[in-house]
Amino acid sequence: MSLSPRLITPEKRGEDIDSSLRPQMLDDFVGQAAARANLRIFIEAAKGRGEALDHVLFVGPPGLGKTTLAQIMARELGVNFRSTSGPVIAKAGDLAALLTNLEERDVLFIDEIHRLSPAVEEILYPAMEDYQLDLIIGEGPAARSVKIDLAKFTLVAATTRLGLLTNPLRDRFGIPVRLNFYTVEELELIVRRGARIMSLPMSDDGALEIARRSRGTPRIAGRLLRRVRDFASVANAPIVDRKAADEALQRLEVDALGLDQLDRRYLSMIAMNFGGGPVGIETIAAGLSEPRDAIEDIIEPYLIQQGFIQRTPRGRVLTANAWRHLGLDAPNEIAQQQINLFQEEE
Ligand SMILES: Nc1ncnc2c1ncn2[C@@H]1O[C@H](COP(=O)(O)OP(=O)(O)OP(=O)(O)O)[C@@H](O)[C@H]1O
Ligand SMILES: [Mg+2]
Repeated sequence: MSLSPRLITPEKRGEDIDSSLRPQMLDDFVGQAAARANLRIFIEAAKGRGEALDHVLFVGPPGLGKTTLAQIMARELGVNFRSTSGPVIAKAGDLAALLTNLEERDVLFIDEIHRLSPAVEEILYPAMEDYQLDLIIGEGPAARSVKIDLAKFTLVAATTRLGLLTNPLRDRFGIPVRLNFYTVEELELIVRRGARIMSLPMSDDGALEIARRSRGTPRIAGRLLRRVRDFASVANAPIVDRKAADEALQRLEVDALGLDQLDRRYLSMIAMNFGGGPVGIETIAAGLSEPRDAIEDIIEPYLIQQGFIQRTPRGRVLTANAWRHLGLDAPNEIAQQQINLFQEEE
């Protein structure tokens, strides 16, 4: 699943292998306060008992820190970190090989766990529950099943799509953790920390400007920070202040709320071609020539969180907010609905 390349896509890209900006321990990890506090307790408790931590499932849109937290957990637990991902594990045997190589209390990280094949998932159930592998060896009449004991490990899994996980799999995670978009204040701390690590002089209003336009996502904050640094160094700016940040972000076509071209194309297509909706996701995907999954995973969560669109049973609908952001007049019914809402609230 991927979108056409765009600067602020929260998806991973090669240049993001910037381990220098990645927080190493829970204390360096900004935001997600509730999740962090709970994890700290569970980690302390497991360490105190000398047991493997219960299996953890991180759920949330791309770029919010799922992989980062998984690595932090292994580090805080003082155990090995082994990492793979759903689409990479093609056969049951691949997973069996990974599992049999784990040591006591190790963390096995499976990214994109919603993309595991059903056959592989079957292997995972007894492994998670009883630390056992049930393997069928051989074929036909000679086939026999063997049980292999595994080390007591912790599965840490990540998904952007909880809805695509089967119930039996979901139920086997003792610690589900949902990650939310970051507040501007949290992103500001992340940007300041990044600037410090890059030795980039930055004013408070410069950091705030980048934070505001990071789409609630640390990965985007890091990426905008690097691009702003490029502009600043070419322009020989002594310090990145609000003006320098704003100029750079405008050149990158990131608007005042952090929406990029593709977000705006999404919104304006619904406005111009479909009168603001409702319009089905398949139609939107075809209109944008982007895969449906990617639109649901990457574009929509932020637009929903910001109150630009609503998902209804009949399709996506633009809110009055979105019309305003596009600089267009909302059709009368929408404007009227919003007025009614206000009146009901009073
Ligand atoms: N709380 C945070 N504080 C500072 N930096 C963060 C934080 N969370 C994430 N980051 C940075 O954002 C980037 C993306 O984080 P990460 O790879 O963990 O996201 P993810 O949720 O696993 O995304 P994906 O769903 O695409 O795998 C990393 O470079 C990391 O350094
Ligand atoms: Mg990840």
